[in-house]
Amino acid sequence: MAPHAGLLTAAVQVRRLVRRYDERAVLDGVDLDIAPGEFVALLGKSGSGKSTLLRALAGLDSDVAGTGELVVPAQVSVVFQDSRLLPWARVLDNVLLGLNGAGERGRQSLDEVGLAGRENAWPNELSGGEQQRVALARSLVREPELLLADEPFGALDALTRLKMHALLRKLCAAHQPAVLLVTHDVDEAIVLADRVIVLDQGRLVAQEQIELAAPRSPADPGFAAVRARLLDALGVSL
Ligand SMILES: Nc1ncnc2c1ncn2[C@@H]1O[C@H](COP(=O)(O)OP(=O)(O)OP(=O)(O)O)[C@@H](O)[C@H]1O
Repeated sequence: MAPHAGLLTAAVQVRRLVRRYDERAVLDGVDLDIAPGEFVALLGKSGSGKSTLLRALAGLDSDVAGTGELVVPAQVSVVFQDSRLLPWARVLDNVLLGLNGAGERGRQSLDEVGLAGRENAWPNELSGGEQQRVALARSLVREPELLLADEPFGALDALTRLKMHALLRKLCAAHQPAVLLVTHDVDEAIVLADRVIVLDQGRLVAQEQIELAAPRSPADPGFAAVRARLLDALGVSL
C-alpha cells in the first residue's frame, strides 16, 4: 500500500508547513488534511498563525512555497471579515467579477443568499450583513472545492451573525465545498463545523470532532462539554 493512498481524496493536504518572519516560525510544521465537503473551524489565540495559514492555503503567500507540501484544489474562494466589494460596481457585477456570460448564475446566487431583487444596488446601499451575503454569493457562484473564510462574521452584530450561521450551513449543504473557517468564537466553531482544530504558536495542538446533531445550539446537551475542552486547548481557564 502506498503511504499516500487515501489522501488522494483529500481536498486539502498540508505537510510540515513552515512560515517564518525574521527567523521566527509563525507556522511551525503544520500538518492538515481536509476531506471534500468537510467543514473545519480553526481556533487559536490572537497571533497564533490562523490568518497566516489561511493566506498560505489561499495562495496569497508565496514565501511558504518549498517548506513542505501544500496541495489545494484548483477552485478556491476566500471570504474575509470585510466584504471587499468594489464600491463602484453594482451588486450583480460584484458577484460576477471576472465571470463572463454568467448573469443567470449570479442572479441565482443572490437569490440563494436572500438578496433577490438587489442586483442593481450599490454596495454602500447595503447593510454590513447584506454585504457579507454578497461576498458569499461571489464566492459560491464559482463553485469552489475549497472555501476559506477568515472571521467572515466578526464585524457583525450577534443577531445577524446567527442568521449568517444558518445561511452558511444551508449554502454548504447545497454546494458541499470543503471549508476552513477561522474564528475567535468557540460557539460559532462548534455550531458550524464537522471538526474544530486549535492552533497555538504555529502548531496544531488539538482537534475535536463535533458529533452533536445539526442544527446545533449552545443550549444542546453535550455542547458545554465540547466548549470546555476547546477552551482548555486554548489555554482559557474558567
Ligand atoms: N507581514 C508580516 N510581517 C511580520 N510578522 C507578521 C506578518 N504577518 C503576520 N506576522 C506575525 O505572524 C504572527 C501570526 O499572525 P496571524 O495574523 O497569522 O495571527 P492570527 O492567529 O490570525 O491572529 P488574530 O487572531 O489576531 O487575527 C503574528 O505574531 C504576527 O505578528
